[in-house]
Amino acid sequence: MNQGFKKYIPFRPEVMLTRDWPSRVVTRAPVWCSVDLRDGNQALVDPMGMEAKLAMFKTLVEIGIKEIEVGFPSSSETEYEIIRELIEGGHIPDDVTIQVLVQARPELIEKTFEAIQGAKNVIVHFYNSTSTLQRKVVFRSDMDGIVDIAVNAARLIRELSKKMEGSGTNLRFEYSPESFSGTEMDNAVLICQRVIEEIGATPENKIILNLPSTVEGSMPNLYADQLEYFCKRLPGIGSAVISVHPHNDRGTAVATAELALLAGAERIEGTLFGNGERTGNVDLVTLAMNMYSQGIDPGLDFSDINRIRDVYEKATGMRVHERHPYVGALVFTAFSGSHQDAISKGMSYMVSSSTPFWEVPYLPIDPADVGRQYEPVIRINNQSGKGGAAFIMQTNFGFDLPKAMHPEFGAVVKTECDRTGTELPPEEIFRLFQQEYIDIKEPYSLIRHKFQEENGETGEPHVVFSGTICYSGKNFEVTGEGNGPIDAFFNAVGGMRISGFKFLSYSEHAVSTGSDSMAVAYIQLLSPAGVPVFGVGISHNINLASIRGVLCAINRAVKKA
Ligand SMILES: CC(=O)SCCNC(=O)CCNC(=O)[C@H](O)C(C)(C)COP(=O)(O)OP(=O)(O)OC[C@H]1O[C@@H](n2cnc3c(N)ncnc32)[C@H](O)[C@@H]1OP(=O)(O)O
Ligand SMILES: CC(C)C(=O)C(=O)O
Ligand SMILES: [Mg+2]
Repeated sequence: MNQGFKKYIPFRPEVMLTRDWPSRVVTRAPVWCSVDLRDGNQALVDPMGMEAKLAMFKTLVEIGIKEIEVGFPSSSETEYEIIRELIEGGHIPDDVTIQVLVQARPELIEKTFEAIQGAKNVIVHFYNSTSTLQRKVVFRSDMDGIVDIAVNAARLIRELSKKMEGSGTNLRFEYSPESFSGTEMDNAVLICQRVIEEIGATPENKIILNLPSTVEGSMPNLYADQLEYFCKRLPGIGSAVISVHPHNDRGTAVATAELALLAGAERIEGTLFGNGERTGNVDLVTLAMNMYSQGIDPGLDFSDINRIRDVYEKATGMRVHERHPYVGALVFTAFSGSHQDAISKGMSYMVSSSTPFWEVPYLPIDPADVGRQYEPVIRINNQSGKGGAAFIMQTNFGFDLPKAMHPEFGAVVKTECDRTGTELPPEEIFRLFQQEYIDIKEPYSLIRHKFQEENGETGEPHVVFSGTICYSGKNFEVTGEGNGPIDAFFNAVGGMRISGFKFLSYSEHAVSTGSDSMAVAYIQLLSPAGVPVFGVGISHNINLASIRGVLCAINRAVKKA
């Protein structure tokens, strides 16, 4: 047995006697901040260049994100130049604030202030790590030393911003005690309190305190406990906006962010589709759409999610997974029979009931809300049921198969799925339908036909059928009369060894084939052996469609006998 787990130190929860967050609910959207161009960018194999960053920035603005961390200007000339282009090139709308990140180091802070000259709205975001582990192995310092790093940076930032007064730049500040979730909460409170004082934050001019789970190291409820503990104990909390910045190391960043909103967070930093260091930052798309699906306006526009995904994939070189919530190629698709059945019934219910709500099983949101209405919701493989094949025939080709026919055609499709072992695309489903019902011309086929309709003495309809039927290569002239075309046809062919069939059901509808419109008839007969069997006939003429349907059913019954 692998004993490797013994080397890991378990997370030590904050001691909480009472907690308020579990009984709260989320009722409104937080302030969203995108860190795609910084945290997302720093995690890429090839960081974004000018073109990619500008394209992503434009898309983030179009989505409606008002605070965008555009980079780490002191990190490289590339980063610096991109930020200058954003400012000088007029790419930043007046209601959007750019955010720039910097370590709590004087030379880097100075360079950062150079980079932001001329911008209208800027958040200068500075950070230093405060965790027990980083104090020990990276900074080799006690807590006082770590507090000094943050306080000195805050002092310099205040001085440099004083010099910018009157320049037209609206400056705000953000401080992150990086690795907050790995820090003793009393130490996190202490350092943030000192930063608030040093930077001179007030309730009118708040500082953003961003509390990252830089490396996600606990269950989301324990992070929520930390946050509530911090908020309840921080003197001067009225001078701060509480922000969170969850990473996804345990795969629970979304839950962490959601519980953080309950515990006091007002702002969330994350990225599109969760790109970012290691397993990524919290995914803003999932968070926003989770709110949307609870009837809360997230204030972000993801109505054209495919376009946003395309911009993202091109800019980052990353791929969005097929199962990614709300976005992945397969998330609005069902292969399995019971899901297809329920979705198809839910779709019908939406039309027949006119409900103002979205009430479709297995689809948490209406795919149309993210611009996904045109893709197939139902796809067919050997996990699919009869309803799925019927749904494809209806939605893709306009054939409304009678319910009693679903098991029969479903079995044809299932056999083919088992044979190929692969998904069957809609064209293949239609080819099977054609092969099974339309192309079957043996042993009986209709060579020539004529109907004469007249009213009988008492006014009831009277139809005479006459025609030529080919049976196994030999032609037979037949005539028959009846009270309708099917009846007359039955009587005409009654002598041709096809007596013994009983008529069970009939339905028909129009189907458009390109610009043309045809009639399609579904005929169900009971064979002499007592087996119900369907036939399908198509023609411009409904009478001809019906008798083609009868012959199809007979031919199929003979073939199966
Ligand atoms: C959790 C996060 O995502 S934080 C953001 C991380 N992002 C990045 O690092 C991307 C951009 N970074 C860079 O380009 C470079 O790291 C630079 C330009 C910022 C700094 O480069 P350099 O000084 O050459 O190297 P490096 O990053 O290794 O610096 C490490 C030094 O900074 C110190 N340091 C690291 N972070 C901080 C901080 N936030 N505040 C103060 N000092 C810090 C380290 O303790 C170390 O000090 P030492 O030299 O005394 O041992
Ligand atoms: C710089 C900070 C906010 C960060 O990215 C993190 O802690 O993950
Ligand atoms: Mg981060």
